[in-house]
Amino acid sequence: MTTYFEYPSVELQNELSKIANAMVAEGKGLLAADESVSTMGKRLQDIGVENTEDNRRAYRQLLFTADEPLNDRISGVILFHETLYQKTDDGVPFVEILKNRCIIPGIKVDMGVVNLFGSEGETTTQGLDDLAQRCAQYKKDGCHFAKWRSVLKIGKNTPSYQAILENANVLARYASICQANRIVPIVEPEVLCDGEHDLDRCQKVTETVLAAVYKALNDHHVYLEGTILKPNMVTPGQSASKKATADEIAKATVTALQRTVPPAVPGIMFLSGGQTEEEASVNLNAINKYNAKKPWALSFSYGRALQASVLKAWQGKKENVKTAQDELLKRALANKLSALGKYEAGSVQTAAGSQGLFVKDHAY
Ligand SMILES: O=C(COP(=O)(O)O)[C@@H](O)[C@H](O)[C@H](O)COP(=O)(O)O
Repeated sequence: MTTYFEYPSVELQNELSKIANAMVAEGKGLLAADESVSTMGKRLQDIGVENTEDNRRAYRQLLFTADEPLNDRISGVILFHETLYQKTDDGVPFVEILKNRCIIPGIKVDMGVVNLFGSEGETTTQGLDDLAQRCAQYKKDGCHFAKWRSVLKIGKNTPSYQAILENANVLARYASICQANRIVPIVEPEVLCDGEHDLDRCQKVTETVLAAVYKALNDHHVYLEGTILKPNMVTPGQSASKKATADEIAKATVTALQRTVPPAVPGIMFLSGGQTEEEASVNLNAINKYNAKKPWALSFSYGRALQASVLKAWQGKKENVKTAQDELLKRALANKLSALGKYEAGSVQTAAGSQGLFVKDHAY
């Protein structure tokens, strides 16, 4: 095993860590608005809106032009390729709107999952082939961070060694390619919440997966100070007979992270993974309040848990845009407070606050 390698130049290190730290600025988190065309189609179908390019554009315009308090609650937005090149009704590129609000544009760069040969329905994530060229172009076009999601499933025999190793390695290759192109990688190994497993099993799987991810990142000489981790919270499976309290989730989550994530990582920004909007806020708050060593910022990078109420209020109608934007601002405020450990459960009421957002066997 060779131990000779080069660190990135000081200039590159500074650029990457500056971006990563801005993403986890105190009391701010990410809006994950990177739904691909088909996922967005499902969201729009739920509110009876046709999945056309212009409807997707109108919806993203609604999100990005919400009133001024958004700037203080959201540090960055994860975009989908199509959205990056879309414009407002007045012809202003979305990326300009975000930049002018000091909200950092980011981009989803993975190309979805495929089955692993011989596995029990496990997957790896594709998209490495032309990733360097795409990252170089995205950087020119205004994106400063990227997202890549790997998916791990808890079952009797899963996640397997094959899936853990493969996904850790693919995440590390992705992260190194992003950094070579001056883009901060969000490393997202999502342990799905499908299943009957208990809190303890989820904690053990999460620890094992994260340990493999950080070994692979080290093997690929990834500069940790210029990365963000986007993990699942440690929760019992959606079909578990015993539910867990927010305090139990906080303890299990922080313990798993303490055991596996180096302090060099500036921030951990959780996915919501099917939790209700309110659960995602309450659990993040409990994580931040949990009294233990926590050397990283702990914040949010929510998709469904920031958008369910917005979609419900919007219904595709122009006259509902303002109300829908207010829903986004309220949910972003709740999560801002949670990132600071100051959220009072139930103090923010939104249109779909307690609506279940879990999608069983969701095909990513
Ligand atoms: O990582 C994410 C977290 O979403 P979540 O909070 O779990 O709803 C999102 O960015 C999702 O990746 C995105 O909404 C899903 O889009 P697809 O990749 O499924 O199209």
